[in-house]
Amino acid sequence: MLKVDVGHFLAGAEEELKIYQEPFFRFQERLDSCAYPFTLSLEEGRKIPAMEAVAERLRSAYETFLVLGIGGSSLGIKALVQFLKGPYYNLAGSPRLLVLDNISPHLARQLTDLLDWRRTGLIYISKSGSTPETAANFIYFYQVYREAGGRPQDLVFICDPGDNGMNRIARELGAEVFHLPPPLPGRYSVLSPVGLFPAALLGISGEELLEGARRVHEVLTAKGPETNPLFLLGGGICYWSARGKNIHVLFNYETLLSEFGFWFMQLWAESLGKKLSLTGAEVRAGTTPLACVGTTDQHSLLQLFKEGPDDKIYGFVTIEEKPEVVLPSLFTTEKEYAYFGGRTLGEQLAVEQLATEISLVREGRPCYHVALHDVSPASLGALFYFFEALVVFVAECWQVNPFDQPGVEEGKQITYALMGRKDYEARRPQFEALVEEFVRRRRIYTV
Ligand SMILES: O=P(O)(O)OC[C@H]1O[C@](O)(CO)[C@@H](O)[C@@H]1O
Repeated sequence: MLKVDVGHFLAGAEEELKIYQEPFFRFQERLDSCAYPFTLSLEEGRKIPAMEAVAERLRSAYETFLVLGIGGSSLGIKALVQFLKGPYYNLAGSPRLLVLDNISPHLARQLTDLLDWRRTGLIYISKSGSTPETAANFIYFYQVYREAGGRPQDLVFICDPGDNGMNRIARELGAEVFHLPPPLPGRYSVLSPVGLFPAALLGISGEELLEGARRVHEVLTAKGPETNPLFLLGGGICYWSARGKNIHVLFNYETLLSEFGFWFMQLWAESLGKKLSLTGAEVRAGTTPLACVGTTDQHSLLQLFKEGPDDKIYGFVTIEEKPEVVLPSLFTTEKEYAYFGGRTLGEQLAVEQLATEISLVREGRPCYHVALHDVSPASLGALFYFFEALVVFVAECWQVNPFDQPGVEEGKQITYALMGRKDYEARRPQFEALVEEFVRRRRIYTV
């Protein structure tokens, strides 16, 4: 399903990985007993028939669906749709699926004007049910939807089953609701209704997505460290991070994977970037993820990768099976064009990826390579699950909690207070003073 090459990543460091065996055995035991929350995804298949029934009903009523979510409630969906349907799907695909994952007055206005709201459905996704960006987008677009005659019972809400405003509103409106398992953190939720419902809308098999994940799960729990790709890659990542490689570049060699790169960045950053260890010691753990796309970013970032600071590791993600797109023999008297005749775009992509990897390896840069077999739900499910497991194993090695995100809380609280949320009223003066002080210390020069 996935082939993981670590030959040029470990480059003789295998012996040094022994110190990661103990966390690996701990990880494997927990994985095997499904003690980690991300393994809950493997059970989400039982919700698929209900999701498919709702998807079928809504498909006949709406030509476009607007998904509102952010972070873990949008990135996986974008990765999934782009990988399996392509970035141009909405030009001719039916139904169309749009994702709005930011506060943007410009886009809100444009979408209001552009879409035929009598034929646009709304999908509201938020694990916590309280994220302010998505809540604001929902109330704005709900009003637009309602004014165009949209039926409340056609709205789809996807959230935690707990006691939150989203569930209460869903009940009040009679909307369709799908729940995530409570312990499943948002950034690990793509293989739950968060990703599986939009997949169902587009006719993508949720079962196949999960099948890919299950196969990876089986291999990761069965293989010993000497041949386990997760141990070798995760251990290698820890080895290099201890030697100052603080940036984790993921070079996806296919535009179909560019959104996957953004999904990976959130997963890596929020899960591993931690001030405190599990015992409360200050560790400032983490490496900075940077997703890029080959060949595009060979013409943007590669210069830095090859000749700039030696502070990075490089992961290449490729797809083995490609459609055969043969280049015709044209302009054969021109040397810059003649050599293309009869070659394929797939060949060129593979050669350029190889050339880039070799050139980095020759510079002494640690490179690993993950090859997917094909563009299929099973391959994508495998890829999602493999990277989720990788992050959790690295967290075991670093002894940090990969399932929380305390660092984003302060900004949220300031936002709630300044936007006038009732239960933050008491803290408002404190935050207003903070803002005042911040503004006072600004030094602005006009050009
Ligand atoms: O799905 P929710 O609860 O709206 O959260 C969106 C995102 O906000 C965060 O909680 C903080 O950035 C992420 O972990 C999460 O994916």
